[in-house]
Amino acid sequence: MKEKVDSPVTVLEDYFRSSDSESSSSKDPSADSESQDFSKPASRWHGFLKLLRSGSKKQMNTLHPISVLKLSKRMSTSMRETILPSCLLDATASPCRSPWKIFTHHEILVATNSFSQENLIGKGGYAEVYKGCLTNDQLVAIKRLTRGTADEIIGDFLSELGVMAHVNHPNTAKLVGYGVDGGMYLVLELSEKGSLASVLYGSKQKLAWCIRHKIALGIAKGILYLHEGCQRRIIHRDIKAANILLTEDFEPQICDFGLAKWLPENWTHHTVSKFEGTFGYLAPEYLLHGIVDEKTDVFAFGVLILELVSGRRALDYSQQSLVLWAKPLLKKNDIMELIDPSLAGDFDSRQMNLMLLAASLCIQQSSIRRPSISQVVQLLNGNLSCFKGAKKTRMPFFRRVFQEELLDSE
Ligand SMILES: Nc1ncnc2c1ncn2[C@@H]1O[C@H](COP(=O)(O)OP(=O)(O)OP(=O)(O)O)[C@@H](O)[C@H]1O
Repeated sequence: MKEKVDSPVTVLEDYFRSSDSESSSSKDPSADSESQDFSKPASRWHGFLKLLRSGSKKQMNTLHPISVLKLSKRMSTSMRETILPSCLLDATASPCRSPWKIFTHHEILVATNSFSQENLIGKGGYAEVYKGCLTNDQLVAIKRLTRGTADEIIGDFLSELGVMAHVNHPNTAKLVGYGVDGGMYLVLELSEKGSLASVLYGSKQKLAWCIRHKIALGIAKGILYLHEGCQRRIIHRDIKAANILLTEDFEPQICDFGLAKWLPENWTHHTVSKFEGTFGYLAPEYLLHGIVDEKTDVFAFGVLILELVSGRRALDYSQQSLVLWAKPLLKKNDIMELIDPSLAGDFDSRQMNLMLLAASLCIQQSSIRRPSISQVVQLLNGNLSCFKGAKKTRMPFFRRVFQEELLDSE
């Protein structure tokens, strides 16, 4: 077990601890004239912010590879590879432009109409999200980090930026740019439909079954990419309906990487001492012992499937847990009781069986018994070959679906 995680924040902390003396002895007079606490030299992120900000001071549209090179030269190879997104590292090799725009405070204010209340589209525990319109008419979502001291906000910002700049998949949210003046801002492509939570619970128009199935499969593919497909092993740690954005054609995109952790290849898991996440989605081993690994996300994904099937919240207004409500029904094979009545029986029963099978495997108490997300993707696609062992289970629902599926495939 390891206590210290290989994350953008800890890596940067180490880096700036060693370079703090240097930055405070050569005090930048312009830093004090910047807005509020974010630019104070005392901040342990001062050097890094100076570097990020220098791009905008030189009126560059994007983070210039030379700035990245200046930073990366002072890092060890492992630090450099951990903190810097691969595209920036590539940018240091060839002088191409990085794809993110650096926004000035003025540009952020203009885009959001000075953070007007009518542009407020989301509020979480860490941030407020505003709709914005850029000068080229592109619609964006501007996430303004708000929780904690200036130092904590900058740490959270760098951590999320580090992960967002690293991921690139149709089922993950898209970063347009960022701003570090007058606050910490992440600028994302706007999802006009909003989050899955708002569509599932806040809209009168009910989601058709085929869309629910498409959303489940898309989220599973997005998690598969984070766990196995991108350069580093990323555990999202906060998979939930409010953190799934929907594109115009209901393609789901995983967002909010504020709690995401990077796990080195050779670690079985990571242990956290600070409890973060969302009740209703938390795996038992995380809740009890702070253990984080891929199965943390698999459990939360199981809860999401139950939400899509039942139309019920992970934790309802009386704090009743969806998992605790659904488990006995799955055990009794009482499937009709689980299904959202608003579907009025209009669903593909094979897909329904597969979704419920996936949910019941993902929400198992024991993390070892939960499938990997790649197995879940196979299952949702109707391929049960990797689950042969599970047919011996005592759960009648499992047995019935396995028998039906095996007969089908034979
Ligand atoms: N790109 C986007 N397009 C549209 N809406 C968005 C976008 N990004 C975020 N939102 C909305 O803002 C809400 C809050 O965003 P986000 O989850 O990133 O904030 P947070 O403070 O980190 O949340 P949490 O408390 O869950 O950690 C989302 O649930 C969603 O409704």
